[in-house]
Amino acid sequence: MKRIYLIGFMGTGKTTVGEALGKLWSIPVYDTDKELEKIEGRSISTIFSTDGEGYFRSRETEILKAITDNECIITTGGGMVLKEENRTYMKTNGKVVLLKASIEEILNRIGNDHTRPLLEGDKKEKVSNLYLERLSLYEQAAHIVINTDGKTIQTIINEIDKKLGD
Ligand SMILES: Nc1ncnc2c1ncn2[C@@H]1O[C@H](COP(=O)(O)OP(=O)(O)OP(=O)(O)O)[C@@H](O)[C@H]1O
Ligand SMILES: O=C(O)C1=C[C@@H](O)[C@@H](O)[C@H](O)C1
Ligand SMILES: [Mg+2]
Repeated sequence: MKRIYLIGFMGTGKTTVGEALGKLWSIPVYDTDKELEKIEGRSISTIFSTDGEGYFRSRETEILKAITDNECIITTGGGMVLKEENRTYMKTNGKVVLLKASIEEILNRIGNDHTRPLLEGDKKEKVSNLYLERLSLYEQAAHIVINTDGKTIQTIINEIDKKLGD
């Protein structure tokens, strides 16, 4: 079985790295945010503003559990680790890879992107607070940690391939 869950804060590159890894290994890639948007027929921002974060979180868990391919990459939303249920599920059903980046690097990457409802307003303050709140949850959930600051996508997928490819 080769089911890989990519976790990490918003902007650490889960979606981008997952796509590249899927090509390298020729296996399917599922992004929980994109799957949810497809099923709901509306954006994450609209789901948050219309039905609230609680609704989003319960749908997110359903999506996580609905992806059952033995060989695939699952790139998760930045808040997937918030629920203990999700952390345990990922750790027992695959290998969990944490992508890390510094707050400064995250702000550089997503500073001008307005598709993340939890970062509306003062982005620097929001990122810093959420990052500190969540750090230990990411660490708890992961089997493997990859630091991504200053690294290209190619370097990052090579590192993951060295650790998990066979
Ligand atoms: N290693 C990297 N170096 C430079 N830019 C990067 C790197 N990884 C990702 N990016 C850029 O950062 C932005 C965010 O990446 P991406 O959407 O993959 O993050 P994410 O972890 O999936 O975020 P979210 O949790 O919000 O879904 C994109 O513009 C992407 O091109
Ligand atoms: O970190 C988070 O809580 C989120 C990250 C995004 O991937 C989306 O799942 C949504 O914007 C929430
Ligand atoms: Mg993503």
